[in-house]
Amino acid sequence: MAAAKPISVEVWNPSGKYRVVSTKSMPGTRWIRLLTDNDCRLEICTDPKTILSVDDILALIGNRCDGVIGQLTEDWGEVLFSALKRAGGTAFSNMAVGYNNVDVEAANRNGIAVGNTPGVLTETTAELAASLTLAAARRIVEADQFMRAGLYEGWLPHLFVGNLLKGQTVGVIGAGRIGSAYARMMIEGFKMNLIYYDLYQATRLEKFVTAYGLFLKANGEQPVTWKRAATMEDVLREADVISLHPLLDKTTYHLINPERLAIMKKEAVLVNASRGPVIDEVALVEHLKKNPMFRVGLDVFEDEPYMKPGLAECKNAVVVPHIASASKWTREGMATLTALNVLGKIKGYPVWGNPNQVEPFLDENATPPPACASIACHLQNFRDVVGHIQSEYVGSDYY
Ligand SMILES: NC(=O)C1=CN([C@@H]2O[C@H](COP(=O)(O)OP(=O)(O)OC[C@H]3O[C@@H](n4cnc5c(N)ncnc54)[C@H](O)[C@@H]3O)[C@@H](O)[C@H]2O)C=CC1
Ligand SMILES: O=C(O)C(=O)CO
Repeated sequence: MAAAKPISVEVWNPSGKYRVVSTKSMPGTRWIRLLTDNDCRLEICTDPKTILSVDDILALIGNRCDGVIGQLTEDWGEVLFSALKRAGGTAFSNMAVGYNNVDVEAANRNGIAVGNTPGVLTETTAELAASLTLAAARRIVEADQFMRAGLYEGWLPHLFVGNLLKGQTVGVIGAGRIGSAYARMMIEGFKMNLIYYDLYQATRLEKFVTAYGLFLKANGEQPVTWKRAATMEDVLREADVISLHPLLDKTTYHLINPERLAIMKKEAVLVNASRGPVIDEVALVEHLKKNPMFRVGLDVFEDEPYMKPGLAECKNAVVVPHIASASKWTREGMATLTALNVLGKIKGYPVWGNPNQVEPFLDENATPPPACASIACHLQNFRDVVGHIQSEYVGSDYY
């Protein structure tokens, strides 16, 4: 095999015993300090390419590498995991909670633990989903463009009329950490009723809505209500706003398809801050064109970084470039968790007991616990990755 082309890196602590590679520079400096203070030589790729190819990453892994911090845009499969194994590596961490870009079986075959970053991005991502909901419902982007184009001539009764959220029904598909946080924001913030669909019962979320409903009633206001739907179709039929928060796997690929779009309300708002392929984007573009009152807010796209033809021209779509987890605190925390996942595995630390409670790892003023913060897949502790890794925490009672 031809030697892989060299790729530029920035080196920290050159004499460190363990070689850790990060395929990207990440926000903050704590993650760098945690690695270098623990005898790691850290190499951060400085190649300006946005998405590294498998060959680029092979060059970074080289002949000796203990662990890699990678990105959700990279294709982590047999080629990379076997190369990492040959280089003496045991640890990989995705800088993301979702790891549909990772072939966990290949990682497992090669004895590589796979880490991810749950919890630290829950509220940040839910807040962006809420922002997209408001932007779509109240036509913020269209109105902004109208202003900037100098078209505003004065207040008019029909100008940019949108949807009121109060008293309407919010539908959540995938009521896990982020879905539940989003639901609470919409219920508490806008007094919406909830209908949700998940494989598991979101008991805590249900209790929250019940208690909030009682509070409203006691104060002479209309109480909010909740319903766990038996089918996804029930959510699509009943909800005025629908936000998608499942992981991407075979069961959620093209979960929103032409048949399901057809049963949604003509004036519904659909939000996706999960993964692009959860929606059949070609079908969505058709639906948006035929139904101008139907609006979407999208953070993710089927063929990122591209949009399907026609989407950019749809005025009833608000589109942002996969920024749902992009708050400073969250991105720095994600960097910390990925570094601690890799470091923990290199040091032989046990897996942290609860990947939904990662706060002890994020305290800047304390030494992190001697544990791998969140290991999604591990040879000796292969949790049910396909059927959902955090199966000990089912019931979606994260939030
Ligand atoms: N746009 C962005 O920047 C971000 C996107 N994400 C995406 O959001 C996803 C969810 O993250 P978390 O809430 O932390 O994960 P989570 O694991 O807490 O929640 C996922 C939920 O989806 C449910 N689910 C799985 N299959 C389903 C199905 N077929 N139908 C209905 N529900 C199903 C699960 O039971 C679980 O409750 C991630 O996997 C990731 O892909 C996460 C963070 C940021
Ligand atoms: O964490 C994830 O899954 C993302 O999409 C980026 O935050």
